[in-house]
Amino acid sequence: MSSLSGKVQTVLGLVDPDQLGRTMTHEHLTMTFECCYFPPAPRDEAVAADPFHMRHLHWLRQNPYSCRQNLLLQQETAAVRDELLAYRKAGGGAIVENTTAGLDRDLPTLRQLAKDTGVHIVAGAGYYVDCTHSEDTKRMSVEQLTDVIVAEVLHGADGTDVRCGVIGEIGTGWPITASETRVLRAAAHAQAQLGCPLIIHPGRDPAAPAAVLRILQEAGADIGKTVMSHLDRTIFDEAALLEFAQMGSYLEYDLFGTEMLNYPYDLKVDMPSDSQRVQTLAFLMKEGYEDRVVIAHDIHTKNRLTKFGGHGYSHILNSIVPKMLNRGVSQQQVDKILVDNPKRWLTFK
Ligand SMILES: CCC(=O)NCCS(=O)(=O)O
Repeated sequence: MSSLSGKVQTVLGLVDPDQLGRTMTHEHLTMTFECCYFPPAPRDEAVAADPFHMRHLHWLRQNPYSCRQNLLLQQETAAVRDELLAYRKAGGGAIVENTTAGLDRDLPTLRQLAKDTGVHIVAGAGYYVDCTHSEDTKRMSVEQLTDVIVAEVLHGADGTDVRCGVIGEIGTGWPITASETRVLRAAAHAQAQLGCPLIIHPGRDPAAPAAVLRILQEAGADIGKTVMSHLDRTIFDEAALLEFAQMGSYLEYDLFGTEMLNYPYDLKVDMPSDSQRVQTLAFLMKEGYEDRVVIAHDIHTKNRLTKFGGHGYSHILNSIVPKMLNRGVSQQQVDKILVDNPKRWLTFK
């Protein structure tokens, strides 16, 4: 048994799991999403170059990835600090900050935000998707990658002494690349050594989440201690969702607040509305998955902060929970989704 066993590791150190309270399991507080810039249509270039005006709010919500300034969340730490204070007032206790290597992870800022706001922040170890892997990362063996991830949890990451408390979000695309496969195997080996939580960003294909879990399973991961993110833009068919759910990971709906007509990374996808997300949660409750569901907003662009007319980190607590209760999800199930499931997942074995 390690010294981490039975504890949750935040950027300020180990805490008792009961201290977390309501927890968003997938957020970003400081990062850049430049890797996923999507050029605007020629007619929109002028708006994209100067987007932060009331008259452009609708365009920005519909085209968040087509504006370079909007992808630089790391420029908004003061606004994020205010939002975390509001999150605490709204009843929030903890946030899992999933920024991994490739997204400009900034652990000293996370530590300062935790000190300033009293929100428990759990940082992520490991690597994002292939296009962000450095040449060095692509050359590393599974064993070398495992050593890096383990060190990020046990000793600190990016040359700091800030320790990560979760592996991920580990990024994968579709199809899964060779480099992503090595990182997945390393994440599985590190998880097996440490008994720690793991979280996955799957590629944009309904087959992607199961394909990732199969790679992890073969490499010895604990699927019951693994969160599959972004299911809201990945699996749409109810039967397919139930088949995936049987594999045993946590099921994460983490794009609450995102409503867009055309999802630029895959135009075949109809991004659900928040009402449809709540319907899916109610469906999973009815099917008996109340111990397996976790939720969040995955804020990763500026426009989703309240400073820019967005919904902020308190949207689920303020608006989605009442809607869940109104749609047949019980208070006990809400508490499982927001408190018990995150706590169980985040506690080291
Ligand atoms: C870094 C944040 C992230 O990966 N968010 C998911 C965006 S999407 O793949 O659902 O479009």
